[in-house]
Amino acid sequence: MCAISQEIWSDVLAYVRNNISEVEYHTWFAPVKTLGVREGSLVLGVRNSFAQEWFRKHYLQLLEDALRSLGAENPQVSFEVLPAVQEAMIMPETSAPAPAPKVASPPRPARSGPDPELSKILNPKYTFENFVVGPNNNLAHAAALAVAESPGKAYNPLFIYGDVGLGKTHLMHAVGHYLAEKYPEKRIAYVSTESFTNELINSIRDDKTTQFRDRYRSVDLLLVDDIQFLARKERTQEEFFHTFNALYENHKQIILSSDRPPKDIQTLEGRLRSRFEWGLITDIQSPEFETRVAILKMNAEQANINIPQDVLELIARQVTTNIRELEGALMRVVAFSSLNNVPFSRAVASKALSNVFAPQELQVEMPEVVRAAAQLFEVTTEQIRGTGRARDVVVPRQIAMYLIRELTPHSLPEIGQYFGRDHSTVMHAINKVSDSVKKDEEMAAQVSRLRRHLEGLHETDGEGSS
Ligand SMILES: Nc1ncnc2c1ncn2[C@@H]1O[C@H](COP(=O)(O)OP(=O)(O)OP(=O)(O)O)[C@@H](O)[C@H]1O
Repeated sequence: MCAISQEIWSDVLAYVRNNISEVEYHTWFAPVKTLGVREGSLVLGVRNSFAQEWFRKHYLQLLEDALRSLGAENPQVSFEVLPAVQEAMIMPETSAPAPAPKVASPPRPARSGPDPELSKILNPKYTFENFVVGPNNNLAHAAALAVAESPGKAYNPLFIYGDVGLGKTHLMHAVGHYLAEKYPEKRIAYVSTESFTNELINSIRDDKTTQFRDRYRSVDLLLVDDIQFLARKERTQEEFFHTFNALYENHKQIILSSDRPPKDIQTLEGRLRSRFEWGLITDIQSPEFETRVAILKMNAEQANINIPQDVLELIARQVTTNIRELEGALMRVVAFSSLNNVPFSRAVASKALSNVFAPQELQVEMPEVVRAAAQLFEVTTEQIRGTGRARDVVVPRQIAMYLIRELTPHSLPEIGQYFGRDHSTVMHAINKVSDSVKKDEEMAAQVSRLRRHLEGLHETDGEGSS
């Protein structure tokens, strides 16, 4: 089963589930298997001809609505009866209670506890190999790696904070996977603060606080997500304080994530706050354009989907601040192209995203970029757009082309036309700058300064949709 069909099917199932009863869902939809998208039609495998008829009569409209919500303009669904053997094989897997995880919103593991099964609750996708390192997250990544290599010794606790959907959970799980692989005997617990609180409440109710304490105080690595939710929960704070101390004193590693630094978590007891500050506090910022493109590229490659670079760039320009949404946008484009049976292109991507994301509001124009580059490099705009080949005008010209490509929707031929050159010259300039910013710090700083300046000019418009 190809990854795209699986993704589409997951989204369709989520839609269906929201629109029918749980009983209906489990009776009819849980055993269905997606057989792929053929010529724009989603093909579903059902158990027998009775089910086939039932689906046609009762659920066709719902399924078409689901596909429409994913961008299909002329949604089509067909049903095929699965061969009996195949059915027997797929039943156990497809009758699982929840639909497959969505890229746009990966599920949190529901439970945790330091038993040998713990490593299984870590999302298998959240590894160091799958984490794209950029200027926005390199410190957090380096710290996580250091902790993974020397748990309990490098930084304890490691406190990672940042806005939603920027990879905090991913990094935590990556440490868990690394450790689980290197030291299979180590005990690892991942828990959200909400689950920790609920488990504590239940343990008090059931008179099982000793077991609760044993569970959390006997692990080698404790990963706690969304620790900001400890605010105003005095009893949980008290319990967590003791858990923390027990682990810390035994040199066990603790990693905490939060949407803000400890000093900004209101009503957090001073003694806990100070403990959170004992180790290393590191943040993750929103990814820059190039990091966003790299993340999209990795996701597309992993799903075995070949998407042109300029389409990835368009998506990266559209979603700027949340990687979960960035991944959701990519899947939307993939679903749209597959369901409408059209190849990937910038136009298709724009269309696929137009219902969900406001059009890119950062309306930088080509002359603005040229003006800004001219000002920074102390040359004239005419020189930048002219034919001179001296280095002091060639570099600003190439940087201007590069930033126009990044910040505006113009195509290579359009940019070429503006500079009186053909698109391959523009492509060469862009590749050159792209290479240079990786090797030459001064160049990287100049490009980044110009970008910030241009984005700043439009800040009141908002920087995109997310
Ligand atoms: N640097 C990265 N490289 C590749 N994928 C990333 C990166 N950062 C985040 N992601 C992906 O983005 C999605 C959201 O990440 P994650 O759930 O870790 O965010 P979070 O910061 O924990 O968000 P929240 O605050 O909502 O819990 C995941 O699918 C994750 O794999």
